[in-house]
Parts: sequence; structure tokens; C-alpha cells
Amino acid sequence: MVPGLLLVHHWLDEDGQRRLTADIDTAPWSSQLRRRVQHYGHRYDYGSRGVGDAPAPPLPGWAATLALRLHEDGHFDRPPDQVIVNEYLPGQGISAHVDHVPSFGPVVASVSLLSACAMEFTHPENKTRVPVRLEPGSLCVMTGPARFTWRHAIPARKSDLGPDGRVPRGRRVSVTLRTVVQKAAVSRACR
Ligand SMILES: O=C(O)CCC(=O)C(=O)O
Ligand SMILES: [Fe+2]
Repeated sequence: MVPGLLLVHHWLDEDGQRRLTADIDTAPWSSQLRRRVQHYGHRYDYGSRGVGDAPAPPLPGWAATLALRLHEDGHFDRPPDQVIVNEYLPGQGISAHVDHVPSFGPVVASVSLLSACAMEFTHPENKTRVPVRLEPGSLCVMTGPARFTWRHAIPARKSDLGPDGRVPRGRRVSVTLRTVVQKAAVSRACR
């Protein structure tokens, strides 16, 4: 068990998954990173590791709808205002990390689409490793230790261990919603 990790199966039904995937696939993708990525709201800059000062453009309708539902469901105390979409082809993953603490708030929520994968949580000190299977339509919410202490990763491989043996991965798309920590709040907290 990873404290602060909540997994909600079937958070989006099949029709909701289909519509969300279509909205995402009709938007232009950035190809500057190894995986294809889309950013909405504040753009996270991987070079300076921050979100910059420019005002954020509003979220597109589909992302605002997800953000509102997450707020109304009680996962966020205000609707999240930053969204990152990641695409993983079979064999691709994301290395172990904690989402940038100075930039993003205490809740990170991801919706999985199209294909399941195993996300791996690792405790940085005792190295406990917890694999968590993310099915299409599921919602993964990280708060507390799951958000701030444990690392999460998706191992770069072409199949995962499922309930009945190894399951080949297909194309997976995830939508991650976060709140941006306002600069003024960061500098007050650091004083
Ligand atoms: O693809 C996912 O489910 C997780 C993505 C992630 O960890 C991130 O963008 O920080
Ligand atoms: Fe992350």
C-alpha cells in the first residue's frame, strides 16, 4: 500500500473514454520530447523546471470539464488549472520522479486511456516497490506521501504482468491534472 494513493476504477465509462481520446487526438501534439506531450494552462518548462510568469491560457472545454468534475468529486479544493497529456507507445515509459514540488500543488490526478500499464511506486529510503495497474478509464489520485515522498514511474517495456499473465501494451494516453502554485505563495513560503 502507498499512503495517499487513491485508485478509482471505471471513473470514465467507455463512451467518456472514446470522446476524451478523440478530443485529445484532434489537438496538435508537441514532439520535442521522447514521448509526445500536450500542455494546457501553464506550460511547464523542462529546462528551467518551472511554469514561468506568463498568465495561463484557459483550459480547452474537455479539460475544464474534467477539472470541474475532480473539484466537485472533492479531490481538489479548487479546479486544477494545469493539464499535461502524455502518449506512450509500447516500450515507452516515464522515469521515477516526484512532480515538481515548487510548481504544483498537493494533489496530482491522472486519467488513463486506451491501454493499461503498470505504474511503479518506490519509497526513496526503504526502496519498497509497489506496482499499481492503471486500467483505461481509471483515475489515479496522489496526495500526501504518494505525492511528495514516493517516486512514481512507468517502466519502459512492451508488456506488464496482468491478473492472468503478461499483457502486451498498446498505445496509452494519460491526462494529468494539477494546480499551479502561484509564485507569490512560493516566495512567501520560502521566506
Ligand atoms: O502517465 C501517467 O499516468 C503519469 C504521468 C506523470 O507521472 C507525469 O506527467 O508527471
Ligand atoms: Fe508524475
